[in-house]
Amino acid sequence: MSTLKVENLTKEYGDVTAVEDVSFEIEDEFVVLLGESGAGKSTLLRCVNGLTEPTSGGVYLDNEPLAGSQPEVGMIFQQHNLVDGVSAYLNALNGSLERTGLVESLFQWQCREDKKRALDALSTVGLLDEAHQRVSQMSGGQQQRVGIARALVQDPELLLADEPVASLDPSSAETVMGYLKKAAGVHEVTALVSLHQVNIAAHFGERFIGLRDGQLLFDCGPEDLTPERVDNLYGNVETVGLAETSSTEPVESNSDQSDTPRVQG
Ligand SMILES: Nc1ncnc2c1ncn2[C@@H]1O[C@H](COP(=O)(O)OP(=O)(O)OP(=O)(O)O)[C@@H](O)[C@H]1O
Repeated sequence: MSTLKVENLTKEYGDVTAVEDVSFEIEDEFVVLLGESGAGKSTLLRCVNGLTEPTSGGVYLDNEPLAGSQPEVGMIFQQHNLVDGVSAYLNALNGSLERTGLVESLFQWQCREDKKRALDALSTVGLLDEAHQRVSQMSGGQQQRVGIARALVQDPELLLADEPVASLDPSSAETVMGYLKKAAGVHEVTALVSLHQVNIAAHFGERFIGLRDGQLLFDCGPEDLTPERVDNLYGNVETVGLAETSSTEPVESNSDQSDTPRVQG
């Protein structure tokens, strides 16, 4: 597994300071980035994956500076950014584009290893039987699982996800988060996932980084994600049940797919 180090990261857009002097280091963990809309979560993730250049500070993967888009960093978006008209398999295989190049990908010249990786990744997210189904015929949750598979095919060392379940109903969101956590574990990648649903975050996160107005408000483990802390982050949101959902009981969900993984929260 790899170590992500964010050091004194600041990003300004004109007069707006979206991220202000944020530092943390994560390794071998499934970390959830929490914060209300506008707190700076997307900007932070975009600075880590090279889509946005920081105003100051740095981002390092295993002590090497991360600048620009890097194949070592896989990204999962809220909108899955899939190619609708083709199969789940071909969408997953497209993840190898970062490493093999556009021409090879367009003509499906990827090597056997990539093709096996695509099938393995679809298996990890429980979609092997649907490999040849067009993504346009899949549910939103299944499409997001294809997005996870595509990120895995890139063979990243670090997995980033920006609100990956924001557009899903609560049950599908839990299912997709289960597969995302399983994928990070099976592929042994460090993961940084932004979420706004506190209860889902509490169930799946191993560590929590709270951002408010671009500043790091807390960086804590599950035992310290108290309702007070969350209220401080969001301002008296409904946190009833927070303690219960951060238990080690697995989530069961039937709405998205029958082969939901049993994930330890
Ligand atoms: N390209 C940009 N140009 C100018 N301001 C921006 C830009 N991107 C983000 N901002 C501002 O930076 C701040 C942080 O935005 P950001 O999108 O990172 O927050 P967020 O926590 O991800 O919120 P959301 O979940 O609503 O996307 C906001 O005030 C936003 O308006």
